[in-house]
Amino acid sequence: METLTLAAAQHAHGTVKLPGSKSISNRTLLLAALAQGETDIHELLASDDTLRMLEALRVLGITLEETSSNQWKVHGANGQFPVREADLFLGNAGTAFRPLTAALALSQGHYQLSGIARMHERPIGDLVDALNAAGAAIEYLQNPGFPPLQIHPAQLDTGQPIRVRGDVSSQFLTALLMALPLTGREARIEVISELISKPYIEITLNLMARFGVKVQREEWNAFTIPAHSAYQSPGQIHVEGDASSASYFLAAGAIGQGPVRVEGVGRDSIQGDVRFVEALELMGATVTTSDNWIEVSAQAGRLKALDMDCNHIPDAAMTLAILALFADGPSTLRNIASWRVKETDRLSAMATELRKVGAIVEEGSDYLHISPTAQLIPNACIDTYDDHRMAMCFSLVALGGVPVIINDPNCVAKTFPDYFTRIGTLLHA
Ligand SMILES: O=C(O)C1=C[C@@H](OP(=O)(O)O)[C@@H](O)[C@H](O)C1
Ligand SMILES: C=C(OP(=O)(O)O)C(=O)O
Repeated sequence: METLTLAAAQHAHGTVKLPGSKSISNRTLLLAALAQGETDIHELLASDDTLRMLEALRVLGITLEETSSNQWKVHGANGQFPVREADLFLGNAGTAFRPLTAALALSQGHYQLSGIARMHERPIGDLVDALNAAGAAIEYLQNPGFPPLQIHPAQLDTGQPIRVRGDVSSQFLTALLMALPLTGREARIEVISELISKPYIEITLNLMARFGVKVQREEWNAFTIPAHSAYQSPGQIHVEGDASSASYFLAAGAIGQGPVRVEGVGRDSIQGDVRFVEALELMGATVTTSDNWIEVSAQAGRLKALDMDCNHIPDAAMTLAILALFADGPSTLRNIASWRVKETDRLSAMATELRKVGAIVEEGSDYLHISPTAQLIPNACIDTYDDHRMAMCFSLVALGGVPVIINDPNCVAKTFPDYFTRIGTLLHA
């Protein structure tokens, strides 16, 4: 197995231009493919998750051209995928798998959707139940409730509300929202349990509106797609820098005094993970924002301990678990049960690896309680569980003045292939 050793560091400062947002990139690709007209997408993320979506759309008959670096022209198919029979491999990209399941269930074709072994352990039952109850014909090829899936042609009945659970993943609601305009009829979605990861729904609604579909909503409980809705290309879309990827650099600024600036995302971002900086402020860091950058600095010395409900920032919250190592007392991250069904069981993985660097960790069913150690253990060998965020998070341990070894560092390719080169430019002895 490949490993990467990061040298001990004391300070972090510098500027990083962020890669494009994964959540915005994959939504924009799908909406552009379903729209009428051509869309030029600027600053699309180049990573495994977006490659899976690009390849799937190509197999489905969509014409996509890379017109210059990270800039793509998508020729929209006006609501109908040209190819009616296909076998799609979607890796471990939730933002490809869930929305494509819903869109293809309404596409009158025969489609098989599969992913890597871990994707076949990630739940999709709530989405399939919602679609099949409305008339879709989706079948499980292995275990009920999980990919891989076989989709058959079917007509959806939108005369009744479509009811979906929202307490396992918000991506199921996102998938229904993005797909239902394909019916051309009014459709009402009702969320029948507490919705998690709410800010991701704002990203979905915002991008649908840019493609001409305005959803009426009743808070987080019900969403109505008007009759005759259809996606129209806005011509150009600029993808913001990824706010979850920003969290590692901003955390480095807080641990290693900074200033660290990330460019490509700012105070008007549509991504919920920009609210990660609120946690940094609570921990004592200083945050400055403009419309296109965020900068963090901090005094030397320990950060303040944190006790926070992290449900609104499930991805960036992993970075808070590392910041807890540098706090002046125990920190608690709450309401993060969804971590268990992501790239790995992140609650268990995070607890195990934090203990390797000396922290005392209590792993609850939906929380982590992390007591820092006065001195981090040098040369800890960190397992990354094929989880890009585990690898990126634990690189920050080097700022405790200890070398750290990251196993299988290339797993960052899911969302940030050159992460280690970029973080390397910020870390200083
Ligand atoms: O819709 C999205 O773009 C995402 C939603 C979140 O998932 P959950 O809704 O499953 O928490 C997040 O963790 C994921 O990385 C991206
Ligand atoms: C949970 C994540 O990914 P996915 O989009 O595959 O759900 C993530 O990127 O942290």
